[in-house]
Amino acid sequence: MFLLSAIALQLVNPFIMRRFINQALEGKAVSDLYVWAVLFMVVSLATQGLLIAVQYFGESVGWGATNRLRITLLRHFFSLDLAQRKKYSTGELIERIDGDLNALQNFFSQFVIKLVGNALLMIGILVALFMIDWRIGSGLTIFTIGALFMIDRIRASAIPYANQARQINGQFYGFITERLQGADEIRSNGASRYTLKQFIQWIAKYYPALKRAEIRNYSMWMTSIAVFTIGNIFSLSIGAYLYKSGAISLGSVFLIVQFTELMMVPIEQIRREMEDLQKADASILRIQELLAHKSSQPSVSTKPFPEGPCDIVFKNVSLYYNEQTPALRDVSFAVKRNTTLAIIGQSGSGKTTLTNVLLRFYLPTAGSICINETNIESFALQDMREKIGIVTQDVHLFAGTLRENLTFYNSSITDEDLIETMTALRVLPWFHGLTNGLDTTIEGLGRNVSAGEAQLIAMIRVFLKRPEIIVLDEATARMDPETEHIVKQAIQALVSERTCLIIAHRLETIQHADAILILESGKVVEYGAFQALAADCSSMLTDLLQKGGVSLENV
Ligand SMILES: Nc1ncnc2c1ncn2[C@@H]1O[C@H](COP(=O)(O)OP(=O)(O)OP(=O)(O)O)[C@@H](O)[C@H]1O
Repeated sequence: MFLLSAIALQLVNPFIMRRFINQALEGKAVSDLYVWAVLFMVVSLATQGLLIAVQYFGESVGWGATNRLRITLLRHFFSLDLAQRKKYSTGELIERIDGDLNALQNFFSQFVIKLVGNALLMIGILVALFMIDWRIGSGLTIFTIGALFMIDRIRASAIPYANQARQINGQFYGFITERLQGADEIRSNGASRYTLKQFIQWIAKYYPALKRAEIRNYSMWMTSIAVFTIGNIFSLSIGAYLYKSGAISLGSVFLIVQFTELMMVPIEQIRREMEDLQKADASILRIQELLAHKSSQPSVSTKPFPEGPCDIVFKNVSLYYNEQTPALRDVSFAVKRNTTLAIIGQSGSGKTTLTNVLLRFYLPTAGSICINETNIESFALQDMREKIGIVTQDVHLFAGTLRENLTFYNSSITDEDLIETMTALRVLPWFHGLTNGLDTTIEGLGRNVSAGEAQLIAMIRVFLKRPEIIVLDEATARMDPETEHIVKQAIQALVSERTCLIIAHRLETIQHADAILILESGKVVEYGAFQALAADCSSMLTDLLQKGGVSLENV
């Protein structure tokens, strides 16, 4: 409605101007001319008002549609397996979830309105020109078709360059995000110069691609200007000719020029819409690609996770991340309810992989994992992850207060719950040392928090869920003696009366474990009760305990 009214008013205004010019030339009274001038201004203002309304509704439709898609995409992304999620860098994901959707939003909000609106405006102008004089009408019709054809040809030649620039843009941002996230490691390992060199190489690749795309864009713009200038020359010449021959009035010449000018708007807008259509097309393809990844988790997983103590049994479990080497080979062991299994092994031996398969971040390539005699693949995933608490070394903290980082914005968890949990975990001495208590500010990515403190926060988070099983990867980072003592106490509280798997990095943790499992290149090389292995002088564990202070990574 608004759109049709705006188009009609845009067509009406040049006629008002023609009347004004003709009456002025006829020497009509100034008061008459005022009426037409005021009418002209009112129509102009009304047109702008209507165009703003059209834009507003278009944007609302666009935002509504793309926001729903943004939510769907993010939800879908969270539902994917770890392996699928790892395929994308943070930068690439931002580009997909936000950048591509911005392109789509533009398309949704503007495309139909602008394309239909401008096509109607174009037809209206041509009809009006035919009404003035058939020669003008047919001349400008041919011109318009030619102009659209030419602009489209140039646009088509610019497409590959635009796509290439966009692709490099995504990769470039992926590179920057990754390097910024790892800035501390880069600096501490003296890799700043190398990273800077890589950055320069990226710029050297990005700049020419962007330049090529921009030159094509610019040539498209230049062509439009040239076409419009030719159009103006054409309409002025033909208008002058018809005026001289007495076929039309001077007002009509003005009308023709006005309409030719007005005609440039739909030609230009249609060109832009075609460009948006092409961008939207590429964005839809990329979004489809993301949505096409499906979680490999079985869809029949609906069994509720068992309440109460849990027994875990791994039976001949193997896992291949890729076809070449298995990360786990034929791993079998059992963890009895309310006992702790310490997992030891060199870096890369498969310790994290073992915990990943227990949490179903990856499904085993062969073998089975059962909890209370039920294959874990039968459990409802959400329920299962609620009941298995995991504390990794890579604790993710968000910018906010300590309270927000502990509760994850769950307002049903009260401060009393938090204090009670911290008391049970015996971490109150650490908590009392914080000047602002639960309101203590945590900086993004936990920049102002030590590794030990981050693990404490992760343990409190996990303990709040009162899980049946705990998976813990002990922190390897050096801690001050006081924090270390608190962390040790917290671990003991966390594991007591629960089934636990601990990737152990301290001898003390091993000594508290009920059973020990030593991994080497994905294979179990020693497994048994702590007491029995410690009493066996030929066991690897005895050797390890005898070496005392030896780092467990070097077992
Ligand atoms: N997502 C992955 N894709 C491919 N290979 C992987 C992946 N994650 C781990 N690996 C490989 O699997 C093997 C076992 O890795 P894993 O992280 O389980 O070892 P780890 O014992 O936990 O090591 P660390 O003590 O250093 O954490 C390694 O060779 C590693 O390179």
